[in-house]
Order: sequence, then structure tokens, then C-alpha cells
Amino acid sequence: MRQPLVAGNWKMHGSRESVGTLLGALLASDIADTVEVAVCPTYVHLAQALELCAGSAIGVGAQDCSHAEAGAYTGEVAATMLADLGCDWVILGHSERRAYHNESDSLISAKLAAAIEAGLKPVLCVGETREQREAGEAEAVVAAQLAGALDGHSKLDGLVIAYEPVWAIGTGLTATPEQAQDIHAFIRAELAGVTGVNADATRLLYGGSVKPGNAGELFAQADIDGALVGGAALVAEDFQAICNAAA
Ligand SMILES: O=C[C@H](O)COP(=O)(O)O
Repeated sequence: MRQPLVAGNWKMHGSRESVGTLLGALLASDIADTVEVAVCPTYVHLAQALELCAGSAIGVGAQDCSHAEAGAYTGEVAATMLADLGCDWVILGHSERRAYHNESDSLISAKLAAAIEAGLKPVLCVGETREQREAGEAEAVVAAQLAGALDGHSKLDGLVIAYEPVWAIGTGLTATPEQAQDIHAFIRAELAGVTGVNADATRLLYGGSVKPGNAGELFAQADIDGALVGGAALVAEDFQAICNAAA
């Protein structure tokens, strides 16, 4: 039995005031305890989020981490620093990192190793572009991203995979429940062949324009165990509704 997980990726949004307001509303809201919930603010808002969420059921994560442990890496933040701060989670390989920061699968693999070594729970993002889907390459792209990030690791306990079709991110276009389920089932089958992964126990999240109105039908699919939510995670009542749809 996989516990549902809903994580909010706040991307590059927020101020001290809005983080306080959003988390205040979420902490006061009624979210079922059968769903695991996490929020991922910017680096600069992590300490505030951790302080506000301390003692609550809401976990806190970062949106990225460095592949390196320490040293002359200007602008980078090490996984060990995030763990030391108290973070639970880290998102890795988000398509925006792949597209705007040229992150390769091998770099993401190194970040994954650093995150696991630091004791963080990684949410590894995979997903195809619209052109790749239209060319019938969605499964091949996802398989290559999984292999590129996961091959060679021996400790992958607790790994979470987020399937985020790039064409559905922030566009209002959501994969149909059937499209999402097909790829999620494919990912689970691929994971069965990866050393160190218990495919049946691995939580697979869907991401891409998840809203209160479509969350229920997505979560009803056999291999969709929750969501990585962008825009709707910035609206407390929408995020609460999505969490409760997963419960
Ligand atoms: O990490 C989250 C995804 O990029 C989804 O973003 P979105 O819900 O705004 O489409």
C-alpha cells in the first residue's frame, strides 16, 4: 500500500509575507492525515517554512541541490546543507532545470547520489516535450531519463518519481488520466528493472496543471500515487483540495 503524497513546488514565487500567509492557511486547514504533504519553497524561504511547519504534518523540501558536497561552487547549495537545515525532501531534474540550466541526466544522477547520501528524500522528475510526444517518443524519453539518473546507484530507498509532461506544465493542458496512467504504468515497469528500487513500493506522482477539478480523476488511476503541484500549490484552498482528493 503506497501512501499518497502531494508536494507543492512553489518555483520562484513568494516573499516572507506570502510564505507566512500561505503556510498559515495550510496549517490551519483540514487536510486528511492519510496523505503525506510537502511544500518546496525557494532556498531563501526554507528556514521560514521549516520554522512554521515544525511539529506539523507538512514536510519541507528544496527545489534542487548541488552535486557537490562543498567547495568553490558559487551559488550552489549542498544536499548536506539542506539536511542540516531540517529539510526532508529535494526535487531533482525538474524540466525547468533541464531546459534553463542545461541539466544533464549525468548531473542529475550526481545530485541524486548527493541527496541520498545526505538523507534527503528525492523527487526525481521526468517527462517528455510536446514534440517528443507527437513523435511517439514519450516512453523512450522517459526511459532514457530514468536510466540516466538511476543507473549505478545502489541505495534508492524512498525514491519518488514525478512524471511531468513538459507540455502540461503551467499551460492548463493536463494529460488525460489515461495518458498519465499509461506512462505511470510504464515507469513502474521500468523501475522493476532498476537495481535498488522496489518498483511496487515506489510512489509515482503526476505533475502538470493539476487542479482541484482534475485531481480526483488522476488520483483514481492505479499507478498515480499523488501529485507534484506548481501553480495550484500557491493557493491554499486549491492545494488543500488537491491533498484531500489524494486522501
Ligand atoms: O513541479 C510542478 C510542475 O512543474 C507543475 O506545474 P503546474 O502545476 O503549474 O503545471
